[in-house]
Amino acid sequence: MTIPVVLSIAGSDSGGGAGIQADLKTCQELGVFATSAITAITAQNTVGVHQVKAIEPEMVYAQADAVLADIGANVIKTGMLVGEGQIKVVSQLIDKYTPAEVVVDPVISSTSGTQLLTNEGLAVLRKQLLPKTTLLTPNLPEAALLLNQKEPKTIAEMKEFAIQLHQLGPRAIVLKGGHLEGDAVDLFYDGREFIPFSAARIKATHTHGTGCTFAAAIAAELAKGSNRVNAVRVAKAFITKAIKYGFELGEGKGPTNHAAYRQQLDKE
Ligand SMILES: Nc1ncnc2c1ncn2[C@@H]1O[C@H](COP(=O)(O)OP(=O)(O)O)[C@@H](O)[C@H]1O
Ligand SMILES: Cc1ncc(COP(=O)(O)O)c(N)n1
Repeated sequence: MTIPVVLSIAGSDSGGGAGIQADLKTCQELGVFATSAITAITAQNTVGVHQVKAIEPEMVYAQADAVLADIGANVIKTGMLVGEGQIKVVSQLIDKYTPAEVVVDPVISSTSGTQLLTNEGLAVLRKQLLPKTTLLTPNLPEAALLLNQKEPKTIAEMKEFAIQLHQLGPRAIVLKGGHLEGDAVDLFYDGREFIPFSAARIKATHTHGTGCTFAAAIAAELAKGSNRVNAVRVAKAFITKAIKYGFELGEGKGPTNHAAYRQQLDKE
């Protein structure tokens, strides 16, 4: 039996809702096999990040090289990358294995406010990784940091941001509007057309890992052969259900429900 494969290069979230843990669950839910290269071990829970231990760039390379040489991957997806060295090895791995799609979720800080990528890392990400990215999935604060500008407040400003992000090299962008007021509108742009993906805003506290889960769902759909627009469409439905049926776990922002989309909970 064959199965599409996503390699996730990301950090471990001991809380189980974001990072590698979110990626593995999301891929499993969507019928895709996921392998992983861990970039950092974080001690975190629903309230915050207690400690971060970065993995040496050589070890990140070794994990990815081992699975890519043997198992291969239809898609490489990156999440938390800690610094320059890690970004450089990811860039080398992309050159060596030339995956069809490279989904980059530029994790710069956690929802709880801890900065997860160094400033030097941000510069190398912009220069080395974005030109090799086929789909970039920043939230509004991340996009603002990448462009060194103030966060957009309207859809018109989001369009302007998407154009500027596209000029940094990625083939396509999904600018996530989860942090705006009103409906949760994400804007897709590939240099040709803007496609908004909108969902009614859910009054939810349990949003830990939404960004990771959304990007992983896009990666999984791309691995199955969907085009970028359809992959984003499915991912939007997946994350909306995951947020709607999020778990009341912990004292802070609980994890989303990765099984809600498959279980079709709305139809009960
Ligand atoms: N309260 C909400 N209701 C519905 N969708 C949401 C909500 N919050 C975030 N989303 C969606 O979840 C996905 C992740 O977005 P966002 O929260 O902006 O990312 P991040 O976790 O990287 O900050 C996007 O599709 C966004 O529109
Ligand atoms: C290891 C790791 N990676 C990424 C995030 C971002 O999570 P979110 O999707 O909530 O912004 C996180 N909190 N921890």
